Amino acid sequence: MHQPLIGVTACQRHIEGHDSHMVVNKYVNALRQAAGVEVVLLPALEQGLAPGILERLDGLCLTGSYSNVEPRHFGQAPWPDDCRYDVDRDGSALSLIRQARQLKLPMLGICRGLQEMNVAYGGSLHHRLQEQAGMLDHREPAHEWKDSHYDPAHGINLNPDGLLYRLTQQAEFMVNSLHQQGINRLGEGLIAEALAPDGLIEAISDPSLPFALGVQWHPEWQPDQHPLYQAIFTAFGAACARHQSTICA
Ligand SMILES: N[C@@H](CCC(=O)NCCCC(=O)O)C(=O)O
Repeated sequence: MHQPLIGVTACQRHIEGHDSHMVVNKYVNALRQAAGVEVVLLPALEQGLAPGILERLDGLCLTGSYSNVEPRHFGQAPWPDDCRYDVDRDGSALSLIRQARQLKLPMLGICRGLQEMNVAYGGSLHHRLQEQAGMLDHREPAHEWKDSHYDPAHGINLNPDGLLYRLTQQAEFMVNSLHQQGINRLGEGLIAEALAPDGLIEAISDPSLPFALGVQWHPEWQPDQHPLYQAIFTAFGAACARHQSTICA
């Protein structure tokens, strides 16, 4: 049997004078090397992708992105500042999550991907966490050196009844942090898998599905050096392989 084939969400970017669909290499590398799956890019289309695509795949990965989910998707007015949006990414991601739920397709959301999952489940997001009373500054360090942006930034406590604790048998971890939006109202049917020291929900899952996990941090960054990050990709790859075997049975 072939490796499981999973769809990874693209973002819209203007590259070398052309509007482009793109994904950062580290997501593809971690999925292929740490999860053991093959990857196809799912274009970012505001109207969403046609039904029938996810039926041909064994999993869905929703990547991070510097752009932000438009607040209209959770019933709020546009943010007051010149926030960076990606309407095509929003359209694709939210429709893919809804389709994946119906298909019970394994789903892994990373950073923006967690936020999209929460919104697709009817939840809402904080904007500019660093301006919320009592919240940590969850943004990456201001300096330019990219690699250090993914250094461990804060601790998380795992839900002892959650998937991540079952996978790791460890209650606390340090994770990286590169975001300024975060979960406000938790979506219907999701559970909190991990909390930051300020109480922010840092990971979610839908226990009614075979595998539906969202994490606010970036496990695709050097998973071979972080047991928690590796455990996430190992479990996602295994869930995609199980899905593939049920579909091919
Ligand atoms: N824009 C949102 C989500 C942040 C996010 O996904 N960051 C990713 C950084 C680039 C990468 O590593 O892919 C927010 O600010 O909360």
